[in-house]
Amino acid sequence: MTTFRWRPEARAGHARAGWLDTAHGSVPTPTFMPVGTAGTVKAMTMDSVRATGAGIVLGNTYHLMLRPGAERVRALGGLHRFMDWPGPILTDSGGFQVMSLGPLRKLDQDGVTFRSHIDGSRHRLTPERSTDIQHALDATITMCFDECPALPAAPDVIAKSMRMSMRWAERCRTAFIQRPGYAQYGIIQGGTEPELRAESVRALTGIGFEGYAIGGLAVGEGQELMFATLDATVPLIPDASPRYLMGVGTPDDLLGSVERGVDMFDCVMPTRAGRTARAYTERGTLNLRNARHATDSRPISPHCDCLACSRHSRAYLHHLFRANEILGPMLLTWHNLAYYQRLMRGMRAAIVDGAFAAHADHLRAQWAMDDW
Ligand SMILES: CNc1nc2cc3c(=O)[nH]c(N)nc3c(CCO)c2[nH]1
Ligand SMILES: [Zn+2]
Repeated sequence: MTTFRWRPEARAGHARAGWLDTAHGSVPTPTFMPVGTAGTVKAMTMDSVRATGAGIVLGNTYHLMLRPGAERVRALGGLHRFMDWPGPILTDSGGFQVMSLGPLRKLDQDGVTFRSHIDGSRHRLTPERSTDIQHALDATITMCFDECPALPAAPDVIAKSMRMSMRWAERCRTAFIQRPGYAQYGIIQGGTEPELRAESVRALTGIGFEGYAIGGLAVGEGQELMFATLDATVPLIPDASPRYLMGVGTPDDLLGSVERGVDMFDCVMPTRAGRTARAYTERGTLNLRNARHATDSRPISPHCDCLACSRHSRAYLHHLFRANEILGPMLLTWHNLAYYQRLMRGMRAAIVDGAFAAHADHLRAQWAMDDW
């Protein structure tokens, strides 16, 4: 019987390398979670997701409750069976997606009423309903139902929103059904206000969760304010608890956040970029629609073992995107996710080898050389 926990392996300043033990297997941290919003990592098969080195994927309550419906997924054996992903799955709670996706939404102290962006039908999410839906999906890691306020916002607006999310966290914890190897994460809010962030950490650790997410960021505040908020918040999270920074980020964001003690990440950038011809590489990004790639026989990256880099040229990818061929997004999504996983593995190895500071300098120097 597995106990859900984060096990430390090595440290470099605030940065940490370890293992996340779950009911659906152990995952090395720091880890990047490909976003599988509607039960699929867009343009990927689960075998290709696994081939990139991903250990844990993210699903969304909001999308899956609207289509195909949480009860249908439960009846079909849960999300692991439905999408044939045997590894751990973290599901977001729906609050963020409602605020950013659902038109005509109405927020009150008890939850959110909204219309589906698919067919306009009316739906309601509360802390209890969100937790129940994630249980129906059989999520390995369940996220608390919260509100992620748009930034910038006045401190009193941030405070009111955070305190409502803390009341919702209490209700989520009550609704959560504990199972060996499963977890529920509290989501720290408080905008970019250090005192409000500290109040939120106190509230959540007072309730007690298996892990803690830093929410309310990557909403336009910029990297400097995001890092300053991490500096003020991460050290307050119990050392033994896994830390998850929601919605982040670029490779440079990931490096700076691992440096500050974050263990888990999710972001749509590598998959969204894969569909829009933007390739992530060790030396910055490439726009493969650009004519300069039309006759370039080199792979996207010489350091990459993905299907695009092992079998094809930049010229071929350029052609596929110019011709609007489906294979373009498939190959480039695979490459971008492989790059993100290689980046995480490289940072983890450097922490374990006691060479993290030098590795960070090397990464930053490479990214600055966008000459290929
Ligand atoms: C892209 N930036 C971003 N910031 C986020 C912030 C939050 C947040 O505060 N709460 C919840 N539940 N989810 C969030 C998500 C979705 C994660 O993919 C975010 N995504
Ligand atoms: Zn590649």
